[in-house]
Amino acid sequence: MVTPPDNDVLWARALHFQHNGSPALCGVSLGVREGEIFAVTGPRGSGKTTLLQCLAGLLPVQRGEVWFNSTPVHTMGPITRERLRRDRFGWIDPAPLLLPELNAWENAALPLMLRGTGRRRAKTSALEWLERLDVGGCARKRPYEMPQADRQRIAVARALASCPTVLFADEPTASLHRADGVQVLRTLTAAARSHGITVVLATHPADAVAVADRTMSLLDGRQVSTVHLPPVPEEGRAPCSLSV
Ligand SMILES: Nc1ncnc2c1ncn2[C@@H]1O[C@H](COP(=O)(O)OP(=O)(O)OP(=O)(O)O)[C@@H](O)[C@H]1O
Repeated sequence: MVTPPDNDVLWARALHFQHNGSPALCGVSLGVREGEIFAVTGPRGSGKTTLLQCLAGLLPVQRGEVWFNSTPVHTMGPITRERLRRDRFGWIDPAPLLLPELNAWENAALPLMLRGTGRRRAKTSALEWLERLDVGGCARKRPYEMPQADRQRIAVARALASCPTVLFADEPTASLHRADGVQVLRTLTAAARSHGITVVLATHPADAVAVADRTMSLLDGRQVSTVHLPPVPEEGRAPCSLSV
């Protein structure tokens, strides 16, 4: 077995995945470096979600390898993968999946509490992240009382509050209007950069150009090219009015 390079926080080799016999990934390989924002683009059905789910341990790898920090994920059982996801990974869905029984800060604090952080500390951290994402005023509101854009900001705060090593964001702006989407994406990536969080982001090519360090494109489950973007000057990257 070949071991991954030391500076790759995530590394996958020859990944194959089929949903009920229909191929979704056909031999995808990649390496994501620590602190990098790595974008995966491709048309609908190209395999972006399946790739992120395999990398995050949500789907068991059927063929190929996934390594996280030199630890093989592809050989882990479901309980070990679940622990890895809880302790080291964050996840953002295309639409905000919040627990309707909990208010905004409780939703944002949940991953921290699942990791064993005390309620008071988890609440403080959650409230800080809600402020950074401009939804501090919604802290005591239930999801149904908030517009979609604010709910998605809560979901982003929830993913960032536990400072994951890797944040997987699956088309996090898909359910938002363009202006809201741009703001949420910029805030997310600026916060990840300032906290050294590695991001694997499924998104549109235009957003990838705006925020990512590298982009990989998929078509019908196959890697079609890897685009190395030129360095973006600091003042040109992800302008963000928030103190993230
Ligand atoms: N649960 C499932 N059962 C059966 N087929 C699935 C399932 N999930 C995905 N697929 C199929 O696998 C392929 C890859 O889907 P995937 O959702 O990974 O692509 P995607 O690029 O994320 O698409 P989208 O942008 O629409 O979310 C598609 O052909 C899709 O129809």
